[in-house]
Amino acid sequence: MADKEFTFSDVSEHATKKDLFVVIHDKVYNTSSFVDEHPGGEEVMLDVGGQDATEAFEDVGHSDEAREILEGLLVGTLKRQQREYWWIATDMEQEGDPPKPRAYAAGGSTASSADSSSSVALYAIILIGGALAFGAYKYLQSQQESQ
Ligand code: HEM
Repeated sequence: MADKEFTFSDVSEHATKKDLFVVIHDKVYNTSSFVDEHPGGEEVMLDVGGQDATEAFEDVGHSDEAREILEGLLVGTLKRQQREYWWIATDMEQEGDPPKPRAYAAGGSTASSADSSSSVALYAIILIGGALAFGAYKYLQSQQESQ
């Protein structure tokens, strides 16, 4: 069952104490059985229920033991939507997708790096188009002069 794929909107449907999913590093965990035993209290777990808890989890500096418990709660992986452009493939935010913190968004194509690459591509197109138009204008001018 741990290879099941969930979208963010699937995960957000599990946000109650008895049915509590969280996303940590793009993996989906069912924490319902653990929420009562959590040494940090149930409140903090409920706060991140149905959401991406990566930052909250990492900020605390949880032990290896905590990470082992986490692995036992794994139910699947997060499925992010990808949209392909002809010049770039980029991760798209999904409905109900909280903004991805930079710390763990790095390494792939983050929204901001995708944005800057696509604007570079746009500038290149404008420049090449301008150069071609200028070349054509100059060519026509020289044709007229030689007549
Ligand atoms: C399913 C996810 C989580 C698991 C398995 C987990 C597990 C644990 C464990 C085993 C501890 C004891 C200390 C340690 O071993 O590091 C702990 C402590 C703690 N956890 Fe979590 N935790 C989870 C999520 C969270 C989240 C989302 C928060 C949000 C802020 C959080 C906040 C804390 C805090 C503040 C402590 C310290 C409690 C203290 O020392 O008094 N935990 N957690």
